[in-house]
Amino acid sequence: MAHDPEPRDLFPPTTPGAPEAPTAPAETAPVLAPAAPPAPSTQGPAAPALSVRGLWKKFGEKIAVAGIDLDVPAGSFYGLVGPNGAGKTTALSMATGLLRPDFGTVHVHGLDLWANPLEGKRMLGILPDGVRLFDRLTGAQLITYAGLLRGMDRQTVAERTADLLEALGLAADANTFVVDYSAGMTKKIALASALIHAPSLLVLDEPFEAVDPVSAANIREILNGYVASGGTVIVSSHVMDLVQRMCDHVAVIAGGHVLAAGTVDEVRAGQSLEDRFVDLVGGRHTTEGLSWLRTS
Ligand SMILES: Nc1ncnc2c1ncn2[C@@H]1O[C@H](COP(=O)(O)OP(=O)(O)OP(=O)(O)O)[C@@H](O)[C@H]1O
Repeated sequence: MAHDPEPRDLFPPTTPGAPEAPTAPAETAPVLAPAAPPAPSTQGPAAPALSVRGLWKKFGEKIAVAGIDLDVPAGSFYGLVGPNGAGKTTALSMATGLLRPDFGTVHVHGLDLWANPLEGKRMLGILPDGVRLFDRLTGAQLITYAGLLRGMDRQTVAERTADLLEALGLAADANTFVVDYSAGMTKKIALASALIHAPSLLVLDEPFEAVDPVSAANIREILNGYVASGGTVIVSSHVMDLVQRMCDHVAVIAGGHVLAAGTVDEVRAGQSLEDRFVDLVGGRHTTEGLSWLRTS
């Protein structure tokens, strides 16, 4: 597939009045600019990109999410952090229409997602955790499939597929079956499939897991450009340093509850986010019980 000699915006805004995407410098990855969200009558100019109230989920006796309230401002880069088993994936799955909550509401740009799942999901790009893909397709076919599934025309899908493969460093493996991709390549092709329709809200569950540092920097640049042009990103991660540098807002979740939420500076309160996280969550253990593991 032919590429433009100069990088260009992956998804230039199509709606009048939508913010202009910044022009990418020559060597940088193309910028992703979201389409403006539709404007349901309930939506105000300041409606959060995502608003959840009283989210609950129980699996048998296990309470995975115990009444989470969260507002993600439109145009923010929002980090979700918490220890293993905190309820992040469960909360994000409910917030994106993948898992029905036992209780609670989810609004995407003012629209009740569970009452209007099709309309709501049009605004969402999702990278789920432990994503299962149609891995007997090639990388290019998988992204194309995601675009066509979203009702996009073939020409646009072809252009964006080429742009995404290039931006994510997968162009050379465009015709390799996804089943033969490494873990990091699989993560990137799943991310490309989440981006193809230029959603207004991106929800990414651990997008940097298994991704090499150069690819991670490229992805961060794409996401920064996307946010700068009006999109909203929610990203879950275990890497506190990354969240502190990359995000402007953060929520700390543990035991199915939100322990702290706000701007990164508010939440970290003068400490590093990592130290604040350990203070909030606790759970540091000594390793005395593992004396048998020591070799000398
Ligand atoms: N389908 C399920 N059936 C039973 N229990 C589940 C299910 N999904 C999640 N859980 C439980 O719910 C709790 C929250 O899990 P969840 O995957 O949401 O945590 P997480 O914060 O994403 O964890 P991690 O950081 O390790 O990915 C855990 O105790 C988990 O065992």
